[in-house]
Amino acid sequence: MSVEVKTPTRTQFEHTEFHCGEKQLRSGNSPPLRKFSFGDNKNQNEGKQVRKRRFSQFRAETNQQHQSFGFRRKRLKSMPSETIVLPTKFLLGGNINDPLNLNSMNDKEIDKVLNEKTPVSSPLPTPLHRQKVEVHIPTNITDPLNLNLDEDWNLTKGANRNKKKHKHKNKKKGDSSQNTSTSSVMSTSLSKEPCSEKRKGLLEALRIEIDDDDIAVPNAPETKKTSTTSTETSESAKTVTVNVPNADKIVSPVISQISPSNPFYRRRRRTLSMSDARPEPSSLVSRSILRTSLSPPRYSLDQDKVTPPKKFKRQFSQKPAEKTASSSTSHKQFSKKGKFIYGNYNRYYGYRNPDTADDHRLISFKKEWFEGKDAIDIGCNVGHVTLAIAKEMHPRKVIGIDIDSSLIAAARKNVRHYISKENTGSFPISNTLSYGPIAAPPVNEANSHPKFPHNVVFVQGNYVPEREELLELEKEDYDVILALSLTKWVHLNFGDDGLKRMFKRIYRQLRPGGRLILEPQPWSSYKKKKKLTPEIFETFKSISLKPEQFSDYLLSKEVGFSTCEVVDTPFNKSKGFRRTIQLFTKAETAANSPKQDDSATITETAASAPTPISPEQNMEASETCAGLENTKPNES
Ligand SMILES: C[S@@+](CC[C@H](N)C(=O)[O-])C[C@H]1O[C@@H](n2cnc3c(N)ncnc32)[C@H](O)[C@@H]1O
Repeated sequence: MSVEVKTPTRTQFEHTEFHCGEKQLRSGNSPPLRKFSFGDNKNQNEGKQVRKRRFSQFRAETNQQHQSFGFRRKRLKSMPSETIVLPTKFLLGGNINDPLNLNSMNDKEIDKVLNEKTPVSSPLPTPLHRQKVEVHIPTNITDPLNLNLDEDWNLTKGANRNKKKHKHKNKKKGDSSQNTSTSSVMSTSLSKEPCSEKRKGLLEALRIEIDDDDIAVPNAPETKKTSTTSTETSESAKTVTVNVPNADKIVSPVISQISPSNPFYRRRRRTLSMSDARPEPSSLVSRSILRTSLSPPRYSLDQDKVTPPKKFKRQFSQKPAEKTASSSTSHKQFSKKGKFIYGNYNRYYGYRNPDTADDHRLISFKKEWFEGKDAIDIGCNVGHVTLAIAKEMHPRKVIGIDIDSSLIAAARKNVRHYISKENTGSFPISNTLSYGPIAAPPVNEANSHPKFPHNVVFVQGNYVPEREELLELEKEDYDVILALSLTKWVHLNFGDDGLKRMFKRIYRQLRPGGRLILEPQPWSSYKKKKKLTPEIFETFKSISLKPEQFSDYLLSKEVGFSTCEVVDTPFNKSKGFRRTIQLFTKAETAANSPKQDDSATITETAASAPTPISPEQNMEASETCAGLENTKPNES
């Protein structure tokens, strides 16, 4: 093999020609060549090793000035310079001049002949669906990523808005310009608008996103046609047709892209366009973050220390229609939505007793009130107090009842945790960690004195009877009834009547000598919750039986308790939770029918109550019970 090279200007080659045996590649105006063979070194560095230089055919053909040929390849010592075997067989109809048969693409006929038979080694035939290749031409060839779109959009949308109606009126059949709405026509010519206009333009573009007119695009075939970009060339100006919503997808990723065909979302978008009109992208982002932060916290079981955020209250008060009187199903739904209109906070103990599992109210309770007795804890929430009583006070049975089913579910889980704790000796802790707490066994009715945790059960229900007549059905089932931080919620939701029915039910469910442990919230704390919902506000306004009157009412003929005493005002870190606990006692000989004679009952009470008090003391106690407004309330 020999190589002909024009004598280079000193160290550079101007032109090179390869003699590849069969064909000589040479540019038309090549200068005279000087021929020499490998082994000759006319270039430079005489006496040094012979070097082979290689140039691409392309470069040789374009007669390019190769100035950077400083690199050199090492000669392969073992390679003989004279024998290079060239390929003779080519696939796909190629030959030595056109190994890949690219020329066949120029001529259909040749292509047909050459590719009549698919060679075994050829790639699989192109699948039918892939044979048509859609070429998307960028809207603006000088700005394919639409970075300068503010200027364009501003122009386009500004013009479109004014022209739109006019265009529709003049719509003619067969007019090609009508294949696209005016809003989708955009001039490619970049305007030289002042910088302040840029922002305006971007805002305008964003407005398109939430505008109904633009969403109502799906006039199927025509829109489809515009969805792939097409170019229309006219004599005077070049216009590019763009489907607007598609373009918006790129512009404002913050706004979710919702199917325009769904009327619900169309409505939603309309709302957006009214309220969030022309937001800046940055404000959109922050707003979306805000929305995320407003979403309710995840449900937690027990020891969470987070106060329910106040912003929820505002959310809740937006949907008063959901509240219905006393159907437990509807209550269930209400609380499910995370609304705390019943004081059904799922993190109640987290903020009532932060940093501690101790509830100081328990210290005020006497073991003898519960030991071997049947008790019910109304509004038990997730069951902390109920479980503590069940464990520490050794009742025969204690029932926790709450209107909120999710709280009851949590309370039940808490029982299991107690069981797990109890059984850590017999079961490895890893069992609980891996599989959760073991299931709570049912309360064994046959066993008259089951031990904790078999003595506690949780049920979901609204304790407030729907009607007065239902009270007749009540039986004396309990020795102790707890109503802790409950009265306000019953009062605000069911009014004076509901609260009175609850008091009467409590009395009727107590056995003679039975006790009501009451922790009412003072009136001032009602005021903080009065606007939780419009219904609550209405009920609040109608309340005439104030908390300081509860004891009088409970001791009155209408209910029938014989005694009332202030037990304690347990300490709490938060002053608002320092509430007075009262103890009401049902006379030993009392029947469920209302009292007939006050004085007789007082005497009976004085004789038979576990902590006997004289009629005078009883009156004192009543007065003390009544003077509750002095305590400073808070929270729930
Ligand atoms: C503020 S929390 C008090 C929790 C618990 N008694 C304590 O003091 O630790 C009030 C509880 O009463 C429940 N509740 C409100 N109205 C109720 C009703 N009508 N029947 C049963 N539970 C009710 C709520 O779901 C909530 O768990």
